[in-house]
Amino acid sequence: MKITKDLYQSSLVLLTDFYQLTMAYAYWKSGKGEQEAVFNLFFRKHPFQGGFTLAAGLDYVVDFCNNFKFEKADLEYLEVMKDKDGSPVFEAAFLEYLQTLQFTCDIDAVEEGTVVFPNSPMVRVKGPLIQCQLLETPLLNIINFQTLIATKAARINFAAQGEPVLEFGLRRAQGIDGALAASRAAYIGGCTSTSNVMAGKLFGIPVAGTHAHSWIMSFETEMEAFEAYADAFPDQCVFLVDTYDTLNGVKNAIRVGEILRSKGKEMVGIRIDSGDLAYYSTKARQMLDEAGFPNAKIVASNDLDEHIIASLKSQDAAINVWGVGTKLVTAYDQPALGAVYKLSAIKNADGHWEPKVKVSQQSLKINVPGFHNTKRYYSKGKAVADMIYLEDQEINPKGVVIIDPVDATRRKRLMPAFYQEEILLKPIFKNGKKVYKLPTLAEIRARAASQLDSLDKTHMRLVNPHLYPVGLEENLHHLRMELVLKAKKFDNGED
Ligand SMILES: Nc1ncnc2c1ncn2[C@@H]1O[C@H](COP(=O)(O)OP(=O)(O)OP(=O)(O)O)[C@@H](O)[C@H]1O
Ligand SMILES: O=P(O)(O)OC[C@H]1O[C@H](OP(=O)(O)OP(=O)(O)O)[C@H](O)[C@@H]1O
Ligand SMILES: O=C(O)c1cccnc1
Repeated sequence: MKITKDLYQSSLVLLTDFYQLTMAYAYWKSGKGEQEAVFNLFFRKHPFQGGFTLAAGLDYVVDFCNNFKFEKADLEYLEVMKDKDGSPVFEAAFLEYLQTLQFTCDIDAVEEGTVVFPNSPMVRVKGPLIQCQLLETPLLNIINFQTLIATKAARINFAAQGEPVLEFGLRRAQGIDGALAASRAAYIGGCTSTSNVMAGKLFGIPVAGTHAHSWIMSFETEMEAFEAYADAFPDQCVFLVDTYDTLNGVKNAIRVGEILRSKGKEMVGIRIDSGDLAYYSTKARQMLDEAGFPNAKIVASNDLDEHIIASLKSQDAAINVWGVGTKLVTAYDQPALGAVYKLSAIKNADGHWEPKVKVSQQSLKINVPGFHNTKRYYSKGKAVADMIYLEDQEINPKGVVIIDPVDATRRKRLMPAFYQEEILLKPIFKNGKKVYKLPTLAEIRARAASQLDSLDKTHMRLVNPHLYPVGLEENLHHLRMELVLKAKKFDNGED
């Protein structure tokens, strides 16, 4: 079995929840399969109790849709599926329908590397009900994970204050695909390199690393190990100094650094992987400086995350490079993003679009109805607010009111004419054909950096971030309220 990104370039239509297929069958049987609908993918709460989320995964979604096809082997598998009574789950005519099924949806999505906020659509799918439904699970699978890891990486990089963060996660990632997708997302979120060589090959991410304790332990002495490493990689020496005694390890690194220098080479630095990283890095810095190695870098690793990095910064730790694995690629403190995919409009038999809401006791869970998009307003390059609006709604440049989707008493008046605006959902597929030029990973990473730069730092702080204003345009707010009240009255039997 192929385990590379190639996997995504063959059909993955069966990578879905069984109920999507049973619904598809029931839609088909009831004659609703081709009825047009609009679905939106969005999340309700930032991960990590943070104030921002960084979108990632669209490239995979495009691959998935480009290859949306039921192959012979897929149909053969579905053909032999039996229900409890031993009869086929799907009738033959449905499987014939699936065989001829062509992807015809329109997809609009926020570009990878875009900063996104709760309730705002990240992906909008318009198309026949069956196709929209079959996209739900794979889209959520892809976007939820990569967005989560890109966000975690952005937080870690924010804490590192621009110093390089090397992603070391492969060995503790959630399986093979979890590792590859995490390396990709971590790079989008600002990491400078990965230790995952296959991610380097597949995505073009710079690959970097040092060496392990086993290297040191395989020699009689630490000195011999450092010298042998220096022989093999005279230009790339980062010595791991904490196998036996960290400060003695720094002394040995300095001795080998001097030998290298006598040969016209320069050691790159040292790595510390245990103990009090503030204490040892400061001591090591002093020793390296006094020995004439002020440019030698100090790499730190050992269960780091954004909070430990921020704490080490506050202790004036003399660390220049951060190696981060487990807590980054597993999103240790929040293992899932929780984005959802909800129907927001359906085309009636008379050709009219009917907006839809799913009513919930929790106002947080009531989706935004209709065919909507988001405008981001910028002032002097800084994002000031996002407005979710109905696409056919005229926006008055002289003034709009945006209303918090969860608490309608929170409102903000905006003068659109004063700002630069960006429409966040961009056309990706029209009628099943790709209309979007996929950016390179380097371009996505650059977009992420500039988007994060456009965000006020108060929204990025790790603890109790300031809430970025996102609101429904007034008319959309009223439509949503109207639909909720109508649905509730009906439920109460008052209608
Ligand atoms: N000065 C510091 N301030 C805050 N956290 C720190 C500091 N120094 C190290 N840490 C973190 O504290 C944790 C210490 O981990 P641990 O208990 O495994 O200690 P250790 O000395 O590294 O032990 P081991 O030798 O088993 O790796 C790690 O997450 C590490 O990143
Ligand atoms: O702590 P993380 O953020 O996950 O970063 C990766 C860790 O993996 C390695 O340790 P491991 O114990 O696997 O091997 P080593 O220490 O022998 O190199 C490395 O030394 C880091 O400590
Ligand atoms: O290259 C390294 O230093 C490295 C790679 C993977 C995990 N820990 C460290």
